[in-house]
Amino acid sequence: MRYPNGHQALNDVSLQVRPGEMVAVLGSNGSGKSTLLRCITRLVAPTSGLVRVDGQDLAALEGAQLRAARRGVGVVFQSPALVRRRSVIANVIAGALGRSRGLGCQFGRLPRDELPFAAECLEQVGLLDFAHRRADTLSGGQAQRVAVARALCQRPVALLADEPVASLDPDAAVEVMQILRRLTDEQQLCVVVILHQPELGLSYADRVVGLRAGSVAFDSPCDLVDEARVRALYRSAPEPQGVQS
Ligand SMILES: Nc1ncnc2c1ncn2[C@@H]1O[C@H](COP(=O)(O)OP(=O)(O)OP(=O)(O)O)[C@@H](O)[C@H]1O
Repeated sequence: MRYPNGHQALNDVSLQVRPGEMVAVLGSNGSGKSTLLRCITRLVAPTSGLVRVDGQDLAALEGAQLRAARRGVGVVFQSPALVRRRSVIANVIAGALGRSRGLGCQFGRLPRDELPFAAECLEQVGLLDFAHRRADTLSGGQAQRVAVARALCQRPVALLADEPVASLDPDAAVEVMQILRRLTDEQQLCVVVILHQPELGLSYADRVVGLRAGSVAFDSPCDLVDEARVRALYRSAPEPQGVQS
């Protein structure tokens, strides 16, 4: 991925995430983590390469075809970005809007036939009892769980999370990571989570991918991860040599 100003943010990055697998992406500020996520979700168009989701190359699609394919990828950002004055359940149903074609939906009305599924998604994150609360009455951790439910309401095959726990206290962060882990296992989702806390990645993910200056420094199952290599991601010194990932 080369940005229009000429900056090459990703170089020769290749990774594969299988259904039921959670991959944590680690790397220092500016190493390219968010760019990778933006490429996978096609928020930016990669300048070369493939982004294959469920067999379809998102990098090659445009317009309506791209919008349809993108529905397969749910995204959670650091900020839950809920509509504060709306109910929790209304925020979750918003995740289903891409599937709904009615004229009303195009003008912001929510698809009521998605209500039962939205309630199921809310149950998945343990917040069904909060369905009718206004979104702005939630704690940061609860709001982030609602953002996960909204992404699930899209019925994605893959879930991408860009620093989903960066603004949360340690307990709330663990809760969100546990939910992501359970969804990975129970719904066989492909999950990619960008983290600034290596220990959370190592505790909950199956694999850790370390990015350094836009390239993959290592891609290793968590139980084989070399902690020196993880530490080296956050130093300006070159990668340690001769260490197996
Ligand atoms: N729109 C853009 N145009 C040009 N360069 C960009 C753009 N967005 C990001 N970059 C550059 O690409 C590199 C990677 O940025 P990116 O945001 O992907 O890093 P990151 O690993 O997510 O960082 P952080 O941990 O700080 O969020 C950085 O050098 C950044 O300045």
